[in-house]
Amino acid sequence: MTTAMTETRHGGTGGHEAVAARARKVVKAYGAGETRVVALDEVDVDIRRGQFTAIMGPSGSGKSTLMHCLAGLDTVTSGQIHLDDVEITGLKDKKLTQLRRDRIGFIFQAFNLLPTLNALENITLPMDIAGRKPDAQWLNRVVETVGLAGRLKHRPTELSGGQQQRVAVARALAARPQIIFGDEPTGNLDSRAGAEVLGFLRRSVDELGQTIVMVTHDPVAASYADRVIFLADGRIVDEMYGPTADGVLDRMKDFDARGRTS
Ligand SMILES: Nc1ncnc2c1ncn2[C@@H]1O[C@H](COP(=O)(O)OP(=O)(O)OP(=O)(O)O)[C@@H](O)[C@H]1O
Repeated sequence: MTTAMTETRHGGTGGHEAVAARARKVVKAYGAGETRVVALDEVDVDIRRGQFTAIMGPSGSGKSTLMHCLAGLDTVTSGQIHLDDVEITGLKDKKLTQLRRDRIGFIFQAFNLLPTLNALENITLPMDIAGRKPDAQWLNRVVETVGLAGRLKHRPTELSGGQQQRVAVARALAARPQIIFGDEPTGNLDSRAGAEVLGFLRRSVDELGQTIVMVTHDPVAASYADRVIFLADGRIVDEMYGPTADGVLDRMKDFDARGRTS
């Protein structure tokens, strides 16, 4: 089966069409006067459709702020953010909420599942709330992709941490969002469960054509991505395609060493 997402992914040859999210000269400052902190300092970035992008950098470098601004969870001080063809900077709250609901999936460190609902009910909850009917064929595919077929009637307490996060991944994928943002999605998992979840995120990019942006501290997690963006002091200072865990670790060590000598 060819999905709309995979068509776009393979059909795009660059330019506007292939970009799922775009930031231009984005500045985010908190506070004022002496206590002003510039969390993002004129950031330009294009997030390619059908790619898995990891955002890395030292603590306080602006990773979460960048993700929150790209996802319309936080406002920018100046600059523009586009999601697909829509400029979200300047959208009113109601429109922004609607756009987030319709176009964006989120996976957080805490799985945020409702304990009284079973796995399937948790997966379809956002669509139920939005009054949208899940596409049964797509839902089956998502459930298969994240390896939850035998667990759909289980409540979260009857699932391991890794399985719970797979439910959260399926919940994000089920509505076929244009882009999924993950903030340390494997931060609460042991390395084996983390590897499983990262493997499913990778598969959802390769097999379902999903676009994913993930903030992480972990070079192993970043190695599942197609591209790693490195932030330092609110600026993008480097990027790496086809990353390996060792390559990412070396790059992080470089930044640490430079940070200490500057
Ligand atoms: N609500 C806020 N009010 C004031 N300053 C903030 C706020 N949120 C973030 N900051 C500051 O902005 C900078 C970037 O923070 P951010 O959380 O984006 O960094 P990060 O790279 O995600 O860090 P970590 O890896 O520790 O989560 C930091 O200096 C932080 O202290």
